[in-house]
Amino acid sequence: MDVLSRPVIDRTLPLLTEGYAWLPNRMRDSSGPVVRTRILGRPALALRGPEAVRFFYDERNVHRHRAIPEPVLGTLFGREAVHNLDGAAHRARKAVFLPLLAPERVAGLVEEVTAAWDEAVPAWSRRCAVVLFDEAAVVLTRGGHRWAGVPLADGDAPATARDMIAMVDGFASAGPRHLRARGRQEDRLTRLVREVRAGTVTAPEGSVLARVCGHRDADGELLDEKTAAVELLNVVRPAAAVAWFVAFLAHALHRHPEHRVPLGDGDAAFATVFTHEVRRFYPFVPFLGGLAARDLMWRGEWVPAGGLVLLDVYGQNHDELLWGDPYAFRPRRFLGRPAGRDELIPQGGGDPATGHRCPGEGLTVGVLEALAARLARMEYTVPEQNLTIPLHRVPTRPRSGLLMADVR
Ligand code: HEM
Repeated sequence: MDVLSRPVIDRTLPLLTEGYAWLPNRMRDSSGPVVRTRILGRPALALRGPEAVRFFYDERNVHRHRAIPEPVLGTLFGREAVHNLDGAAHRARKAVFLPLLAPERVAGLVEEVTAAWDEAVPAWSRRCAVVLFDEAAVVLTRGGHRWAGVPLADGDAPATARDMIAMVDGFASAGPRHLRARGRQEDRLTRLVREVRAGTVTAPEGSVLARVCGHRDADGELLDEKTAAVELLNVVRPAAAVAWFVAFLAHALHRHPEHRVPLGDGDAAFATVFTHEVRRFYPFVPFLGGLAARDLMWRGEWVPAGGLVLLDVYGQNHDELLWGDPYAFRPRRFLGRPAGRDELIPQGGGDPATGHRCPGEGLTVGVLEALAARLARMEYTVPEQNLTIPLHRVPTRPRSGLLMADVR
């Protein structure tokens, strides 16, 4: 019998109904931090823990090409995206991003996003109430575009933000709304790439736009217009997606108001650990997937070449062995005990320079630190609303989107 059709029961349905809890539930029933299962018609091996991270990010073990299911590739990343490449092709494409998203670029994005935030707040205070998630998406879309050098008329920011959010929101359940959003944004950015190359639009020197338009891939050729547009989108879309964490910041401040004081006082070390705890505690990426490059054995469990290998991101960020009392929100757990590279993995593990780990992690942390301080200083009330965060929905967020009233 073909190994890919061995009779292990397919678990795609429980995955869809249990969401973030699916792998942690299976891990609880297993003897070690490893589970053999079957999803999407393939055998799968799910792992977690720092050693598992190193195993997962070793290209001799796990490949990405053709690993991401079509609905996710089609709506979230784009078929031509860096996420879907391996080996030399991946390293050449990743070279576009690394200098653009490096530590010295963080301040520039923080400046643009906080400026967009400060411009937006007076309008929030003129309304009875605002949904923070929606407003943060507009702020991050404006700030992200300005920083990347991608033109965006002020009046177009709300509709563009809705498209950015729809692409991320549809990653597990792509439908026409999500596909139309991607189509619109890819068309807009494809036209922009054409205009920059034709010299009718000027890309600011050193900007993300200039670099992506001028980048040559492993074959020495310029990226075709569509691929360049997809990679531009792979910067401005995740910048908008930081809105999920902004809603979680406000949720954490509402549940634990004692953290307002150090944040509002500008305690930089506390802002960093608060941000880490928000990214650890709240659910965003459930797991990451790749394909076994050869027959693989991990902790006594086996998966054949071509089977799925899943890294249990949410489970690892809530692993009792790593964090102790993992379901308690305690930012100070990171004070004096910085998180190891392969321990805290809300944006992937390993080395972003050589593997697929998110190259935007430093930017995300920088923006969240700055916005956490602004939220802590802002005056607002949190009216009666549904603040539950359903774990079966991927990606999830507080049901109300975090309604804030009387903003000052
Ligand atoms: C909400 C905040 C963010 C989250 C949760 C997030 C999460 C992730 C994850 C899980 C990956 C894949 C890791 C892997 O496959 O091993 C990734 C990759 C990536 N992220 Fe982020 N990210 C965020 C923000 C950003 C930002 C702000 C940028 C850029 C401005 C960015 C750019 C990228 C790129 C280009 C990749 C592809 C890397 C590759 O395949 O080599 N991300 N991100």
